[in-house]
Amino acid sequence: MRSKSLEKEDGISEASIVAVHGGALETHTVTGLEVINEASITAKDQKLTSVYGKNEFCEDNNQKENLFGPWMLVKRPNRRKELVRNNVPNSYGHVGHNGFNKKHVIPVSNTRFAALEEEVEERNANEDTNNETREAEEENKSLGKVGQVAKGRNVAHKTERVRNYLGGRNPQPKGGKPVSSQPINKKSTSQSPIVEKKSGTENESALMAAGESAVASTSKNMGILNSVDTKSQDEDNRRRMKQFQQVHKVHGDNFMSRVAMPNQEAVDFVKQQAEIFKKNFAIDKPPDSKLPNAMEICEGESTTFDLGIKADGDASHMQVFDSTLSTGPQTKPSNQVQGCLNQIKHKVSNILVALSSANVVGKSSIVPTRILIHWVPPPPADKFCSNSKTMVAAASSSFSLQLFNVRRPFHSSSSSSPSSYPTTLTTFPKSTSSSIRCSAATRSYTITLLPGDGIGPEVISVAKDVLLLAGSIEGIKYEFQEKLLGGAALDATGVPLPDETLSVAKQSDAVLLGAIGGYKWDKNEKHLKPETGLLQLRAGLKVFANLRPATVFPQLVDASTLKREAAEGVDLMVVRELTGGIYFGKPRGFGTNENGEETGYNTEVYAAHEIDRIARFAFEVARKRRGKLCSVDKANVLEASMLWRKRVLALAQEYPDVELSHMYVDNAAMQLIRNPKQFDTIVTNNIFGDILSDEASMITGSIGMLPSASLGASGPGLFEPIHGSAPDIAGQDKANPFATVLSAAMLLRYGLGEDKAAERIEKAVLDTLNRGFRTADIYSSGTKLVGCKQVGEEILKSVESHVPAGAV
Ligand SMILES: NC(=O)c1ccc[n+]([C@@H]2O[C@H](COP(=O)([O-])OP(=O)(O)OC[C@H]3O[C@@H](n4cnc5c(N)ncnc54)[C@H](O)[C@@H]3O)[C@@H](O)[C@H]2O)c1
Ligand SMILES: CC(C)[C@H](C(=O)O)[C@@H](O)C(=O)O
Repeated sequence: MRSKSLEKEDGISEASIVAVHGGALETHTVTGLEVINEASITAKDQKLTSVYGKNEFCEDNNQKENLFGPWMLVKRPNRRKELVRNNVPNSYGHVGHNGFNKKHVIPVSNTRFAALEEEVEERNANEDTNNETREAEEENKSLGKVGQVAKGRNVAHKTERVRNYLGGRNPQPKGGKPVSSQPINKKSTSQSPIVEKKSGTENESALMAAGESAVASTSKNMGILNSVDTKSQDEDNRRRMKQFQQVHKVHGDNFMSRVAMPNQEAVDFVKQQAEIFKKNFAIDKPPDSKLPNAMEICEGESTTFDLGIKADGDASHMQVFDSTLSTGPQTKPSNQVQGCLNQIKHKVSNILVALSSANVVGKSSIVPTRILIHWVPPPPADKFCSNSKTMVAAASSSFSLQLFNVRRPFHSSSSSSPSSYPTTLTTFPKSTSSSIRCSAATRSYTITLLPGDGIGPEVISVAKDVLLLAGSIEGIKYEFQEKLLGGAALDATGVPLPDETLSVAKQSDAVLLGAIGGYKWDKNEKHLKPETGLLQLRAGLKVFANLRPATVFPQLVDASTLKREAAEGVDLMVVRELTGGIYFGKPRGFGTNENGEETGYNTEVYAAHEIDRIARFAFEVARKRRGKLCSVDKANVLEASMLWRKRVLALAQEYPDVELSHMYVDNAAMQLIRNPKQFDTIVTNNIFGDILSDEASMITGSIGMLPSASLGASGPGLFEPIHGSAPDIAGQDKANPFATVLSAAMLLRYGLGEDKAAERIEKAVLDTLNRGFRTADIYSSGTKLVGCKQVGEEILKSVESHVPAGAV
């Protein structure tokens, strides 16, 4: 619960701060750890021992202030002993504010439990002693004998041990300020030697003292992890403290004094964000349709976003405008951070939809909302436990999120300037606050993103968000590298495939491409066409096998141009040869014939090994599908096709379990429309595959539904929708992003072997379709017509909502 004093502290006097805990947001746990709720933890039969001292656990939830420290040992009958992590620190850097609402549970062995219990006992004893020391100090002070220990114990020694235990920080008595680690006979004006050394002004000193307090608090929270190697932990804490103070000093924001320990990743991220913000947004810029919001970035490990929320009085038209979360050219938060931000964004959307349906948001209003994100650094995993599950848990970090309703941008140059936002919302009906946890990624991949031209960037933006979210849930970390290809590259560099793009793509784990091409470059010479860049990329990556699945989703049967009975149940795979044939054959070019007439010519040529490798690939694919392979050629006319058929036939000996058939391409084109269900796997050359897959796409409802994966013998795969840059609809938010999102799923499945994340995305696509969301190309009556962005939003919601298996 936030109080008025916070309003003052935040310097946002006009804000009505309404964040409390509970409410519409829920803790989102992506660590895969069990989250237990309050009811289960407060059951009478439990024995709970606070790590941080006696009497700090309280079964009565109303006495939350008695709770302290995020880690507790929990012993319950018939269950493994557990180490329970309480929720993240609140915005004051304190812990336990959330009570026992949300916890993460780490099972611990009996031995570990016993060891921890011992540590707890020791800590309690130390804390007792420490309290006694303070009492003695107080007593002595009042007697005018500062520094003398009244009770004659080896207090200094014990205090030092506790101090070490808390990672070099001073023990912090519950609800009080940290006790100085200075010799108690030395008079001090400050609680912290570091503050004393660094502080310049009184104000700064106060800020740093507060910072010290926050850090001490955080150290204490992590104290259980610090006991193993106090020396290195001390150093680590000194480094962090210094970092904290630097950030703190630079910005002098007392807001910062209340946040937890900074983390380099978070610091870098917010600094980057601040730069982008400064560059792209005038702080006082009045809201307009494109940039309705201002945002504030606190440089440090706490980040604040001001979102402009435009509501049309109808939940379905609610939009969250957030410049922060969009992917500007320089916006490169770490992928983990980005993944969390995406989650936050969607949580926020949910709240707003809830508010809207509660009729709180008036018609056509823009409600600026402040989002405060605390990034809580992970505890040092190596100090913790060695089994991998626990490591993941220990390495998990947290975001806490709080929503504030504000009346004006936070950093307007004049704090007394009138609000530039029309605000219809003064109080939220329900409190809204939450924390979002993201697991520290366990697997990390480098992905080259090539948005390209036309609708390419629109669909890639959606797919990237989906990848991030599914990845963050499944413990996958990405490093995205966005590069130029096609027309965009031509404009910027004069070539359609810059060397840098190819070299970065080659070095990455997978490449995700939007689309290239457009009217602007149509008349360019061959080597300066966007399409040439794409072909060079495919050749450069040696991705000879192009998988193009055409599946009619039950939800889209009515969007198919074929009759229901023809379209329903179609599920075929085109395996297209991608780096040979007429696309690359030589000779090629323009010339003049014997009559002096202009000619253009190409060569359809395949070497035996090129046919063999794609045929093998296709046999393997067919084997994993329904065991039927149809080889499509033009062997009645073309020599290249004659060789094709011969080689495929020869290879069939190796695959007796696969039923092989051959079909001329003209017939295949017709059969695809007549009875597509006869096909399981089709293997064909480059040009026939291009044409047939476009044709097959219409059976599924739209070319906007077909993904593809291009794979080579080694190296990264290339994943792209089969559609082009659709210049006719580019920039209008009309593009269907499903094909690209499904390409991202193929990237995970075939490129990275991340089946779980892939499945999550595939199910999310189906779920989104089930919920009726359609772009114009697949719209049919009774469904909801939305744009590219909203489809993306809906897919994200589905990704997040853990669509259960078999639900779609
Ligand atoms: N892989 C690629 O990058 C690729 C593939 C095909 C075409 N192209 C290039 O794209 C440009 C346009 O080619 P085109 O018009 O022949 O083919 P196209 O696939 O771009 O468009 C064909 C039609 O389908 C629609 N369409 C395509 N994708 C859509 C989507 N995701 N959502 C909704 N509708 C969609 C378009 O609006 C258009 O009406 C050309 O320069 C071409 O060379 C690139
Ligand atoms: C744009 C063009 C080079 C490309 C192709 O012909 O392969 C496209 O049609 C595709 O299917 O990806």
